[in-house]
Amino acid sequence: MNPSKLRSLRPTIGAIACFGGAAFFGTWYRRSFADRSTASRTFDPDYFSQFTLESKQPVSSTSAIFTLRQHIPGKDEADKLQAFNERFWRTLWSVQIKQPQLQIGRDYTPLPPLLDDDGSTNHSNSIKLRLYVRAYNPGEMSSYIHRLPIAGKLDLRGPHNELAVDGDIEEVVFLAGGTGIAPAMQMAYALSQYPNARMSILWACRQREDCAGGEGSVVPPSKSWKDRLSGSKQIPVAISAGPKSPIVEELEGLQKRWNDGSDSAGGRLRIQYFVDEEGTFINYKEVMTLAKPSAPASPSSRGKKVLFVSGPDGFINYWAGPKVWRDGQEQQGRLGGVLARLNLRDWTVWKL
Ligand SMILES: Cc1cc2nc3c(=O)[nH]c(=O)nc-3n(C[C@H](O)[C@H](O)[C@H](O)COP(=O)(O)OP(=O)(O)OC[C@H]3O[C@@H](n4cnc5c(N)ncnc54)[C@H](O)[C@@H]3O)c2cc1C
Repeated sequence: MNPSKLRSLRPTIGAIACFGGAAFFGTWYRRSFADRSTASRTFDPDYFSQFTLESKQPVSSTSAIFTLRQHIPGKDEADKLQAFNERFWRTLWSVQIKQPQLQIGRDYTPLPPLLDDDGSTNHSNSIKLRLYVRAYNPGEMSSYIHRLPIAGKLDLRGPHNELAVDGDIEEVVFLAGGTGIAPAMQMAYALSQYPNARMSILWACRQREDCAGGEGSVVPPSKSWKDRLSGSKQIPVAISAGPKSPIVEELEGLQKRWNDGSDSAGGRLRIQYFVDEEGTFINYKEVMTLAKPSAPASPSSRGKKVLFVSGPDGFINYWAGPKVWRDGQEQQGRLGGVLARLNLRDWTVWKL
């Protein structure tokens, strides 16, 4: 199939309009990697190249981390690709996977390298990618990926949707629903290199199994919807021992990465977990507390403050209103949902 035909199935982030009055991110640089001087089609946004499924690590009954690898013949070429790949981790990015029988494409967000990993590859002649994928039933692509045997092949292309993460970002609040945690992890990884940055992740899971062992959750003593939404009677608790979700372990690894580089690191990366089946939900008061408007002209508040919303459509719609399709491309649309009713002032909202 013509690659451009498949491309139309995904939004082109380069054309997304910034809203809320502030074009705060200097650059979308979809083409910033164009200086790559390799003939290889690995990491070419326009062409698919083949990766092999190396391992599948279950996270919950419906989700798993898939490790993909592509061997690169020739050390020089592999080194070039590796350097190229390292630049991605200063951005938010995704790849598109093709389902060969149905000729459909879907986007997935690579997880950042693990703390003890040596970047995104641990062989000098290969590139490694890890994806956190939930299987939907019916779900054409996600069930195809989950059915793939070890050593099976996947065609993917990218990077897509790059968003530069630079030192101008002072504070991030990230509302993540389900697998929407993957871009939050990319952001945490990229932002950790800036000593003045702070980030709070609020991760909403449908079931505890996805975020088993995650501390800093809340339990509601009251079953009333009013209390749940206002959060007025929720009490922070530490979730007791038991096997930890691999994603929780990776989030804790990211916290360590932040802590290593800074004196005051204790609270620079905060993570809270919310679980539908336990009746705990992210509430607007929590968000307002984290996304406090700063005093006007305060010298300490010159950096960008960004509130990201990432997850299934329903989650994004509830918090920030729907993204819109215009001229064949997905765009941010106006700010709606709960966040439109809060006085966020100098915060910019970004839907992923
Ligand atoms: C930029 C970007 C990055 C993404 N990154 C990831 C990622 O890292 N991991 C990941 O698992 N997914 C990710 N997604 C979602 C992914 O692209 C697919 O949409 C998802 O895997 C479902 O595709 P499918 O073909 O299996 O389902 P489809 O065949 O398209 O849909 C089947 C059914 O599942 C429902 N469904 C589809 N997606 C969802 C959802 N998210 N929540 C609830 N119901 C749903 C549909 O409404 C439909 O009823 C990302 C999407 C985008 C746009």
